[in-house]
Amino acid sequence: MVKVTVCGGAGGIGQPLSLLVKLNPNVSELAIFDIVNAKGVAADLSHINTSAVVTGYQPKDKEDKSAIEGALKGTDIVVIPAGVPRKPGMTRADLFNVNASIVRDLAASIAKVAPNARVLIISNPVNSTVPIAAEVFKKLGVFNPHKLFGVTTLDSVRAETFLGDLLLVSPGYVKGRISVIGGHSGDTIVPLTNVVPDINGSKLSGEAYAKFVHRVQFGGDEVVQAKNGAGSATLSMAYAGYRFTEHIIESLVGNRTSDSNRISDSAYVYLPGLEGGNDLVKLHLNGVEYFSVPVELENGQIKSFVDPFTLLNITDDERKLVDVALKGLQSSIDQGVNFVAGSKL
Ligand SMILES: NC(=O)C1=CN([C@@H]2O[C@H](COP(=O)(O)OP(=O)(O)OC[C@H]3O[C@@H](n4cnc5c(N)ncnc54)[C@H](O)[C@@H]3O)[C@@H](O)[C@H]2O)C=CC1
Ligand SMILES: O=C([O-])CC(=O)C(=O)O
Repeated sequence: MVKVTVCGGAGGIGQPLSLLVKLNPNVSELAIFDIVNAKGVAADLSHINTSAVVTGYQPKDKEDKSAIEGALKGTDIVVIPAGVPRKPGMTRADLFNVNASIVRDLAASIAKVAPNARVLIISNPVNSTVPIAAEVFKKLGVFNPHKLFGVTTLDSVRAETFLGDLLLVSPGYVKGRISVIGGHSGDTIVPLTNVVPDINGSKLSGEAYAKFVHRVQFGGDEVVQAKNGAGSATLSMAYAGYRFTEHIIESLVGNRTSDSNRISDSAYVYLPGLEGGNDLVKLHLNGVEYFSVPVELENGQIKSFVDPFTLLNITDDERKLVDVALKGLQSSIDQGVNFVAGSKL
């Protein structure tokens, strides 16, 4: 049985994500941490007749660390959808000013109270917030790259849905048969469509392929525009965030139910800390150290990753997309690293 803590658990993503976690029979405690309404959301969820005990933690003021420390105490998994979402006209990078310090401070508390927890970061810009958490953990001497994940599952979920639409097959059939690699913003997102021969991207015409790639890369904008100022994807993100959290829980408790023929979901990770990661960085990623790749899990941590360049039949078109992605990623990573270097922890 595991304890899961959701930081930002009263938000647009946090609430439905926490609902899904509450339904998981392997969860013994679900801790909701938020700066608003944490106790209300916890009380509400606690009436659901599943075994997870739900607790709510809300700080009295900015200085009060007892709430976050209570929420993190003894936790196995921390999921972080805390921070502000986009409005129309903004990029994810525009969220850096607010969300960077939120993720930094949460990471510092995790380092102190739950240094062995698996940490799943949803807060944007993911391309920078994951390096921020990693740098905090490094500075505080607790960094384990096998346990830090930028959640990019929504890109896979979108790719499955949109490719299913185009190929006239159910999205369930596409699930786990394509991969999305790279980062989590616009042209840093790289869908790979040719992983299995029976759903070959080359079946799409050039124009259909270009539209598919664009839709996966900019799917987040569709939702931001449709919500028209009321935020970004929350429900599809809660589903995607839970899908990844569930994999972690399954691998922790040792009853993986997922189809082993499927390619694992990707996560945005620090490659030099993983076996074979340095080679990937040098040979294929022009020195970029954070990249989303499919990850194999064991005991809630990364056992290995799937090298897309040798195992996933990358086409020339996809290689070009990777080159574009790498340019955008490096500056976002640098921004995160420099932010922590200039921060007092
Ligand atoms: N990784 C991904 O694929 C996706 C990431 N996101 C990102 O997730 C984040 C959250 O989005 P929403 O839930 O829609 O926003 P929201 O505004 O509805 O919820 C955010 C919650 O975080 C809380 N919060 C703010 N500061 C906090 C702190 N210091 N500690 C704990 N909680 C804090 C707020 O009180 C609020 O309840 C945004 O940054 C958004 O861009 C959104 C969709 C997809
Ligand atoms: O677009 C946004 O700002 C939220 C997000 O990351 C997504 O929906 O993929």
